[in-house]
Amino acid sequence: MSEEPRSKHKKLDRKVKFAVGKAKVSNKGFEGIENPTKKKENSKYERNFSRSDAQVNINGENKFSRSNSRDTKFLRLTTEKPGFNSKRVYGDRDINEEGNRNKSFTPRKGWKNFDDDDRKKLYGKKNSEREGFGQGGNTRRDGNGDSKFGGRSSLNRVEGRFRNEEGSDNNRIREFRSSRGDAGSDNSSFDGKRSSRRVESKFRNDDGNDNRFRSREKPAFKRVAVRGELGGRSYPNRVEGRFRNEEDSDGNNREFRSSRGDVGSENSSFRGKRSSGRVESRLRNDDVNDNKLWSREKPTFKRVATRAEGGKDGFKNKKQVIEKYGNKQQAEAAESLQKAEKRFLRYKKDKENAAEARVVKPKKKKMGIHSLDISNKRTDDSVSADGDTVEKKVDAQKDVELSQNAQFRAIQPSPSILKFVEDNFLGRRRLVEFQRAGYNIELPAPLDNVPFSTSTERERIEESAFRNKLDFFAAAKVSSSFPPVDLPEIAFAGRSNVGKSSLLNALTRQWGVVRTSDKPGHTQTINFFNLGKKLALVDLPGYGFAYAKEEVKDAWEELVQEYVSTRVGLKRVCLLIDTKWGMKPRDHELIDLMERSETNYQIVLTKTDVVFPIDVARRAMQIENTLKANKSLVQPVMMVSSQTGAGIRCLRTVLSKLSRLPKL
Ligand SMILES: Nc1nc2c(ncn2[C@@H]2O[C@H](COP(=O)(O)OP(=O)(O)OP(=O)(O)O)[C@@H](O)[C@H]2O)c(=O)[nH]1
Ligand SMILES: [Mg+2]
Repeated sequence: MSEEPRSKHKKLDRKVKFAVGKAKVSNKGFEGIENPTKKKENSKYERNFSRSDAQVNINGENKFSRSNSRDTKFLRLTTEKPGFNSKRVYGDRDINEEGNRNKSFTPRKGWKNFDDDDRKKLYGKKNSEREGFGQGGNTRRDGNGDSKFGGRSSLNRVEGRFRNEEGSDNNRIREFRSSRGDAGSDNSSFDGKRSSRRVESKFRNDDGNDNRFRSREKPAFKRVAVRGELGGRSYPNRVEGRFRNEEDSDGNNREFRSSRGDVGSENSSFRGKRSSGRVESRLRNDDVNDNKLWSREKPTFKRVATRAEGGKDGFKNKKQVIEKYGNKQQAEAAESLQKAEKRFLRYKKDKENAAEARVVKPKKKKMGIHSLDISNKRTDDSVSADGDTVEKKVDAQKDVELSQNAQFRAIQPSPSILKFVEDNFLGRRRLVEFQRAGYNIELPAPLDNVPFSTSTERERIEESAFRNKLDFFAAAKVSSSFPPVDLPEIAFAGRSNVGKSSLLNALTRQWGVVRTSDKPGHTQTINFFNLGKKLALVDLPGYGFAYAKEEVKDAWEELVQEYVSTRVGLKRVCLLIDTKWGMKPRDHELIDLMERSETNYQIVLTKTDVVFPIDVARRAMQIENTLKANKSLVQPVMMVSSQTGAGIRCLRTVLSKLSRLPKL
């Protein structure tokens, strides 16, 4: 490494690199340039990027030339050869003796300046003398025609020109550089191209003399085709398409390179190709002179057959598939059939295996005793220790459940209970039974009526207390907000969703006064209702399972317990039990509390309509047996259904005895 500072070296390098001439370097370092030459004026770089200068050199190095002279554009066109890599320069248009342009478009090797004399030959005038011209290259050029393409924009450029020549409307020259998403011409040609490198499209249509259309995009304006134009695929290299109309016929002489999936022309030619390298297809159809169709593929092009074409089946081309299957649909159908057959075989095999597995019992783990193990364990060789214990646990649980059910079924209800159940049509019954018994099944809770009543309406409630209007007068969340004791109170307690609120409505036949819900935990406060001046009915929040937080549920339970154990005016607590489920530990807790506080309570079985009549009787018998030693329990166990109205009248009769006696 040298001792020179690094920065100095850098400076030196730059100087030597960019100075034109011979660098003078001595031991001291850089000392200047010998015979410095002047920078060439009008260098190649400058010339090629000159916007005003349309000159292009012979070697076709004018790739980036952006001349603003529209005349030169028409006459000299740089484009790519079909081979894509080399450049080709088209020469001037031939001018015939009459001063008109020839139809043909001859590429020339040489280059000729198109000067004012040529213009005069072509148009009869110099540019400066012509109307609408010579006002600067980048001005809007839409002043002349009917269609306007909106001049230029910097990035995506749309340029259109209509030029009337020789007084004829049809003879016009167009240059259209289309931006993304627009269609190139009126001829319904899909001219969109898409390429990661470069997009180029040309349209040339010589009708007679000079109806031409060319579209060209330079690298600066990468045109990306919309999906609708080219099937929305991108290709790593490039897609190129050309329409070229020569001769007199429309839509002939076409060259079209399309990407996969698009339709080439009105001639319904479809030559989509797919390749990782490049996509190329051409259709050329000259009606008059030469009707040629050719396609060319580069060696890199490797076409992969699609599934439907039989690529997976090993067919080399579509022809082979069609030979075998007739057509594409048949090929697809055959493939799917094959798949279905395979699936079916697999399914059959699985089924057989499953059947075998069922027959052959799983091998049981054998446990041996270690020779040094002195513990006095008994091991069962046939059953694993873990599995054994689990199985035994499950069995034990089942035994308990079974025994509970068996015990329940073994209950023999007393004749009085059975008679009560039968007389009140308790339990699940068919409507026809109610009809036969003389009840009007069109009424809600039909059993809460007098049988064989001649009135179309319901008979009035026998107990006067329950004929009063049910009025809500207080709700308490805490014990301090309990209303003063004024009337004898009957409270309805029980688990959530057991049917407390429904029973209040059913007893008073005032459906809708107390709100009910099928969602457990609906009633959340102690609600006080009075029935005239005779009785107060209290709806308590349920305990046990409810859609509420644990702490909230605990608070309700505490409130209920406080009310039940401390309320002075409380004459009776109707403890509601779901007939289907029977008594639960929480119910026993409350019973114990009421026993301790000497609160009178009566068991009321609810929802009797969901179980068989015999089970209603069994449940009543079971509860009577369980609680027969309890002192505060009021007999008998009541059985009701708010839905059918069964047992409601009896309950009314029982409860009405608690109402305040009329003052003498
Ligand atoms: N089949 C049938 N369903 C009933 C009966 N009584 C009440 N239900 C239904 O049981 C559900 C609960 O009724 P509620 O009266 O709201 O029960 P609750 O005890 O007040 O419930 P909480 O207020 O949450 O404690 C409702 O969907 C009622 O329709 C009955 O006798 N038979
Ligand atoms: Mg309720």
